[in-house]
Amino acid sequence: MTDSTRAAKAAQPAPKLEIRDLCKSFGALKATQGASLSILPGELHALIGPNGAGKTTLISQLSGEILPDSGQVLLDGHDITRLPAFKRAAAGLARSFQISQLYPEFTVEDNVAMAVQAHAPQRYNLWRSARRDPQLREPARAALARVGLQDRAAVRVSDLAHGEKRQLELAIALSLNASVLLLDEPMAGLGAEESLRMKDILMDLKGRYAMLLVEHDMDIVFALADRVTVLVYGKPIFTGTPAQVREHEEVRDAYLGRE
Ligand SMILES: Nc1ncnc2c1ncn2[C@@H]1O[C@H](COP(=O)(O)OP(=O)(O)OP(=O)(O)O)[C@@H](O)[C@H]1O
Repeated sequence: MTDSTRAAKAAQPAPKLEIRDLCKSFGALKATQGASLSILPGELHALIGPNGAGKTTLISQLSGEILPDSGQVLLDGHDITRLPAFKRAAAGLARSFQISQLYPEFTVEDNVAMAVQAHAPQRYNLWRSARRDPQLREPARAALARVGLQDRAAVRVSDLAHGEKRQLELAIALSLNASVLLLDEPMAGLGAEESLRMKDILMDLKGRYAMLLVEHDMDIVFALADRVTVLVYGKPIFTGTPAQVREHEEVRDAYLGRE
Protein backbone atom coordinates (compact mmCIF):
# COMPACT_ATOMS: atom_id res chain seq x y z
CA MET A 1 0.00 0.00 0.00
CA THR A 2 1.42 3.43 -0.91
CA ASP A 3 1.51 6.31 1.58
CA SER A 4 -1.26 8.13 -0.26
CA THR A 5 -3.61 5.08 -0.27
CA ARG A 6 -2.85 4.54 3.41
CA ALA A 7 -3.70 8.19 4.13
CA ALA A 8 -6.91 8.00 2.05
CA LYS A 9 -8.00 4.86 3.96
CA ALA A 10 -7.26 6.46 7.33
CA ALA A 11 -9.33 9.52 6.35
CA GLN A 12 -12.37 7.41 5.41
CA PRO A 13 -15.11 7.23 8.06
CA ALA A 14 -16.10 3.80 9.43
CA PRO A 15 -18.72 2.18 7.18
CA LYS A 16 -22.33 2.38 8.26
CA LEU A 17 -23.05 -0.95 6.56
CA GLU A 18 -20.40 -3.46 5.59
CA ILE A 19 -20.86 -6.59 3.52
CA ARG A 20 -18.07 -9.16 3.72
CA ASP A 21 -17.70 -12.02 1.29
CA LEU A 22 -21.42 -12.80 1.10
CA CYS A 23 -22.40 -16.01 -0.72
CA LYS A 24 -25.86 -17.36 -1.55
CA SER A 25 -26.75 -20.21 -3.90
CA PHE A 26 -30.13 -21.41 -5.09
CA GLY A 27 -29.37 -25.04 -5.93
CA ALA A 28 -26.54 -24.93 -8.47
CA LEU A 29 -27.04 -21.22 -9.18
CA LYS A 30 -24.61 -18.93 -7.35
CA ALA A 31 -26.75 -15.78 -7.02
CA THR A 32 -24.19 -14.02 -4.76
CA GLN A 33 -20.55 -15.11 -4.90
CA GLY A 34 -18.19 -13.49 -2.46
CA ALA A 35 -19.79 -10.04 -2.51
CA SER A 36 -18.00 -7.41 -0.41
CA LEU A 37 -18.80 -3.70 -0.27
CA SER A 38 -19.26 -0.92 2.23
CA ILE A 39 -21.71 1.96 2.53
CA LEU A 40 -20.37 5.02 4.31
CA PRO A 41 -22.43 7.31 6.56
CA GLY A 42 -24.54 9.64 4.41
CA GLU A 43 -23.40 7.96 1.21
CA LEU A 44 -25.72 7.16 -1.67
CA HIS A 45 -24.22 3.96 -3.04
CA ALA A 46 -25.76 2.54 -6.20
CA LEU A 47 -25.69 -1.14 -7.12
CA ILE A 48 -25.93 -1.76 -10.84
CA GLY A 49 -25.60 -4.82 -13.03
CA PRO A 50 -27.32 -6.77 -15.79
CA ASN A 51 -30.66 -8.55 -15.26
CA GLY A 52 -30.19 -11.57 -13.00
CA ALA A 53 -26.85 -10.29 -11.63
CA GLY A 54 -28.12 -10.82 -8.08
CA LYS A 55 -28.94 -7.25 -6.99
CA THR A 56 -32.30 -8.05 -5.36
CA THR A 57 -30.89 -11.23 -3.79
CA LEU A 58 -28.13 -9.14 -2.23
CA ILE A 59 -30.59 -6.53 -0.89
CA SER A 60 -32.76 -9.34 0.55
CA GLN A 61 -29.74 -10.70 2.44
CA LEU A 62 -29.13 -7.23 3.89
CA SER A 63 -32.75 -6.75 4.98
CA GLY A 64 -32.84 -10.27 6.45
CA GLU A 65 -35.48 -11.79 4.15
CA ILE A 66 -32.89 -14.25 2.80
CA LEU A 67 -30.11 -15.74 4.93
CA PRO A 68 -26.69 -16.01 3.25
CA ASP A 69 -24.86 -19.35 3.07
CA SER A 70 -21.68 -17.64 4.28
CA GLY A 71 -20.20 -14.19 4.78
CA GLN A 72 -21.09 -11.33 7.10
CA VAL A 73 -23.25 -8.22 7.26
CA LEU A 74 -22.21 -5.54 9.76
CA LEU A 75 -24.28 -2.55 10.78
CA ASP A 76 -22.29 0.11 12.67
CA GLY A 77 -19.63 -2.56 13.19
CA HIS A 78 -22.08 -5.06 14.76
CA ASP A 79 -22.57 -8.44 13.13
CA ILE A 80 -26.25 -8.67 12.10
CA THR A 81 -25.84 -11.59 9.67
CA ARG A 82 -28.16 -13.90 11.58
CA LEU A 83 -30.61 -11.30 12.93
CA PRO A 84 -34.23 -11.63 11.73
CA ALA A 85 -35.60 -8.86 9.50
CA PHE A 86 -37.65 -7.15 12.24
CA LYS A 87 -34.60 -6.82 14.52
CA ARG A 88 -32.55 -5.32 11.68
CA ALA A 89 -35.35 -2.83 11.06
CA ALA A 90 -35.36 -1.98 14.78
CA ALA A 91 -31.59 -1.38 14.54
CA GLY A 92 -32.16 1.20 11.78
CA LEU A 93 -31.89 -0.80 8.55
CA ALA A 94 -35.01 -0.21 6.46
CA ARG A 95 -35.96 -1.66 3.11
CA SER A 96 -38.38 0.51 1.20
CA PHE A 97 -41.82 -1.08 1.46
CA GLN A 98 -43.52 -2.65 -1.52
CA ILE A 99 -46.80 -1.18 -2.80
CA SER A 100 -48.37 -4.62 -2.19
CA GLN A 101 -47.83 -4.08 1.56
CA LEU A 102 -49.92 -0.89 1.66
CA TYR A 103 -53.54 -0.83 2.91
CA PRO A 104 -55.49 0.70 0.00
CA GLU A 105 -58.68 1.50 1.95
CA PHE A 106 -56.83 3.48 4.63
CA THR A 107 -55.50 7.00 4.27
CA VAL A 108 -51.90 7.86 3.47
CA GLU A 109 -51.27 9.06 7.05
CA ASP A 110 -52.96 5.99 8.58
CA ASN A 111 -50.67 3.72 6.57
CA VAL A 112 -47.56 5.40 7.93
CA ALA A 113 -48.97 5.58 11.49
CA MET A 114 -49.81 1.86 11.40
CA ALA A 115 -46.29 1.05 10.21
CA VAL A 116 -44.83 3.07 13.10
CA GLN A 117 -47.13 1.23 15.51
CA ALA A 118 -46.27 -2.20 14.09
CA HIS A 119 -42.58 -1.37 14.32
CA ALA A 120 -42.61 -0.79 18.09
CA PRO A 121 -46.03 -1.95 19.40
CA GLN A 122 -44.90 -1.93 23.05
CA ARG A 123 -44.43 1.84 22.92
CA TYR A 124 -47.97 2.59 21.84
CA ASN A 125 -51.44 2.03 23.16
CA LEU A 126 -52.75 -0.83 21.01
CA TRP A 127 -56.34 -0.17 22.12
CA ARG A 128 -56.26 3.33 20.70
CA SER A 129 -56.76 3.77 16.99
CA ALA A 130 -53.47 4.59 15.22
CA ARG A 131 -55.19 7.53 13.57
CA ARG A 132 -55.93 9.21 16.93
CA ASP A 133 -52.60 8.64 18.67
CA PRO A 134 -50.43 11.79 18.49
CA GLN A 135 -47.32 9.70 19.19
CA LEU A 136 -47.95 7.95 15.92
CA ARG A 137 -49.29 10.86 13.92
CA GLU A 138 -46.28 13.10 14.52
CA PRO A 139 -43.62 10.77 13.09
CA ALA A 140 -46.05 9.85 10.30
CA ARG A 141 -46.53 13.51 9.32
CA ALA A 142 -42.81 14.23 9.52
CA ALA A 143 -42.03 11.30 7.21
CA LEU A 144 -44.75 12.37 4.74
CA ALA A 145 -43.33 15.90 4.66
CA ARG A 146 -39.86 14.54 3.86
CA VAL A 147 -41.19 12.90 0.69
CA GLY A 148 -43.50 15.78 -0.29
CA LEU A 149 -46.78 13.97 0.53
CA GLN A 150 -47.92 16.21 3.39
CA ASP A 151 -50.85 17.58 1.35
CA ARG A 152 -52.02 14.05 0.50
CA ALA A 153 -52.12 12.77 4.11
CA ALA A 154 -55.91 12.44 4.22
CA VAL A 155 -56.29 10.78 0.81
CA ARG A 156 -57.08 7.06 0.60
CA VAL A 157 -54.15 5.06 -0.75
CA SER A 158 -56.37 3.57 -3.47
CA ASP A 159 -56.79 7.12 -4.85
CA LEU A 160 -53.05 7.81 -5.12
CA ALA A 161 -51.18 7.88 -8.40
CA HIS A 162 -48.53 5.17 -8.84
CA GLY A 163 -45.65 7.58 -8.22
CA GLU A 164 -47.29 8.80 -5.00
CA LYS A 165 -47.53 5.20 -3.77
CA ARG A 166 -43.79 4.87 -4.32
CA GLN A 167 -43.26 8.09 -2.32
CA LEU A 168 -45.45 6.59 0.42
CA GLU A 169 -43.31 3.41 0.52
CA LEU A 170 -40.30 5.62 1.10
CA ALA A 171 -42.12 7.63 3.80
CA ILE A 172 -42.89 4.37 5.64
CA ALA A 173 -39.22 3.38 5.57
CA LEU A 174 -38.25 6.86 6.88
CA SER A 175 -40.87 6.74 9.64
CA LEU A 176 -39.16 3.70 11.19
CA ASN A 177 -36.19 5.73 12.48
CA ALA A 178 -34.00 4.28 9.78
CA SER A 179 -30.37 5.29 9.36
CA VAL A 180 -29.73 3.00 6.39
CA LEU A 181 -32.19 2.76 3.48
CA LEU A 182 -32.25 -0.15 1.04
CA LEU A 183 -34.01 1.03 -2.12
CA ASP A 184 -34.78 -1.64 -4.70
CA GLU A 185 -35.81 0.08 -7.93
CA PRO A 186 -37.78 3.01 -6.44
CA MET A 187 -38.40 4.36 -9.97
CA ALA A 188 -39.91 1.10 -11.30
CA GLY A 189 -43.10 1.76 -13.25
CA LEU A 190 -42.89 5.55 -12.90
CA GLY A 191 -43.47 8.00 -15.73
CA ALA A 192 -40.81 10.58 -16.65
CA GLU A 193 -42.24 13.30 -14.41
CA GLU A 194 -42.74 10.94 -11.45
CA SER A 195 -39.16 9.64 -11.84
CA LEU A 196 -37.84 13.18 -11.70
CA ARG A 197 -39.84 13.85 -8.54
CA MET A 198 -38.42 10.68 -6.92
CA LYS A 199 -34.93 11.70 -8.02
CA ASP A 200 -35.40 15.09 -6.30
CA ILE A 201 -36.63 13.37 -3.13
CA LEU A 202 -33.60 11.05 -3.05
CA MET A 203 -31.31 14.00 -3.72
CA ASP A 204 -32.89 15.74 -0.73
CA LEU A 205 -32.32 12.67 1.50
CA LYS A 206 -28.71 12.39 0.37
CA GLY A 207 -26.22 13.01 3.15
CA ARG A 208 -28.80 12.33 5.86
CA TYR A 209 -29.06 8.56 5.36
CA ALA A 210 -26.73 5.87 4.12
CA MET A 211 -28.52 4.51 1.06
CA LEU A 212 -28.04 1.48 -1.16
CA LEU A 213 -29.92 2.06 -4.40
CA VAL A 214 -30.64 -0.58 -7.03
CA GLU A 215 -31.67 1.22 -10.20
CA HIS A 216 -31.62 0.45 -13.92
CA ASP A 217 -31.86 4.06 -15.15
CA MET A 218 -28.19 4.98 -15.55
CA ASP A 219 -28.87 8.72 -15.95
CA ILE A 220 -30.46 8.70 -12.51
CA VAL A 221 -27.71 6.52 -11.01
CA PHE A 222 -24.94 8.72 -12.35
CA ALA A 223 -26.72 11.90 -11.23
CA LEU A 224 -27.37 10.67 -7.68
CA ALA A 225 -24.68 8.23 -6.60
CA ASP A 226 -21.55 9.07 -4.64
CA ARG A 227 -20.18 5.63 -5.52
CA VAL A 228 -21.38 2.82 -7.73
CA THR A 229 -20.72 -0.91 -7.38
CA VAL A 230 -21.08 -3.03 -10.50
CA LEU A 231 -22.34 -6.55 -9.89
CA VAL A 232 -21.90 -9.28 -12.50
CA TYR A 233 -22.88 -12.91 -11.83
CA GLY A 234 -23.30 -12.15 -8.13
CA LYS A 235 -19.83 -10.65 -7.71
CA PRO A 236 -18.83 -6.97 -7.54
CA ILE A 237 -16.37 -6.33 -10.36
CA PHE A 238 -15.77 -2.65 -9.63
CA THR A 239 -16.60 0.10 -7.13
CA GLY A 240 -15.89 3.74 -7.91
CA THR A 241 -17.32 7.17 -8.52
CA PRO A 242 -19.77 7.55 -11.44
CA ALA A 243 -16.96 9.05 -13.54
CA GLN A 244 -14.63 6.11 -12.76
CA VAL A 245 -17.38 3.61 -13.56
CA ARG A 246 -18.03 5.28 -16.94
CA GLU A 247 -14.33 5.05 -17.77
CA HIS A 248 -13.83 1.46 -16.63
CA GLU A 249 -13.28 -0.78 -19.63
CA GLU A 250 -14.54 -4.07 -18.12
CA VAL A 251 -17.70 -2.33 -16.87
CA ARG A 252 -18.39 -0.78 -20.27
CA ASP A 253 -17.98 -4.20 -21.88
CA ALA A 254 -20.06 -6.07 -19.31
CA TYR A 255 -22.85 -3.64 -18.78
CA LEU A 256 -22.88 -0.11 -20.14
CA GLY A 257 -22.01 -0.89 -23.74
CA ARG A 258 -19.57 1.05 -25.86
CA GLU A 259 -20.63 4.28 -27.49
N1 LIG B 1 -35.82 -17.70 -4.64
C1 LIG B 1 -35.08 -18.03 -5.70
N2 LIG B 1 -34.95 -19.32 -6.09
C2 LIG B 1 -34.19 -19.66 -7.16
N3 LIG B 1 -33.51 -18.76 -7.92
C3 LIG B 1 -33.62 -17.46 -7.58
C4 LIG B 1 -34.40 -17.02 -6.46
N4 LIG B 1 -34.31 -15.66 -6.38
C5 LIG B 1 -33.51 -15.27 -7.40
N5 LIG B 1 -33.10 -16.35 -8.11
C6 LIG B 1 -32.18 -16.32 -9.25
O1 LIG B 1 -30.99 -15.68 -8.81
C7 LIG B 1 -30.44 -14.85 -9.84
C8 LIG B 1 -30.33 -13.43 -9.36
O2 LIG B 1 -31.64 -12.88 -9.28
P1 LIG B 1 -31.93 -11.40 -8.76
O3 LIG B 1 -33.41 -11.17 -8.83
O4 LIG B 1 -31.27 -11.19 -7.47
O5 LIG B 1 -31.19 -10.54 -9.89
P2 LIG B 1 -31.30 -8.98 -10.19
O6 LIG B 1 -29.93 -8.49 -10.46
O7 LIG B 1 -32.07 -8.29 -9.10
O8 LIG B 1 -32.15 -8.98 -11.54
P3 LIG B 1 -33.11 -7.83 -12.17
O9 LIG B 1 -32.23 -6.68 -12.54
O10 LIG B 1 -33.68 -8.50 -13.38
O11 LIG B 1 -34.14 -7.49 -11.14
C9 LIG B 1 -31.37 -15.01 -11.05
O12 LIG B 1 -30.83 -15.98 -11.92
C10 LIG B 1 -32.68 -15.46 -10.43
O13 LIG B 1 -33.41 -16.25 -11.34
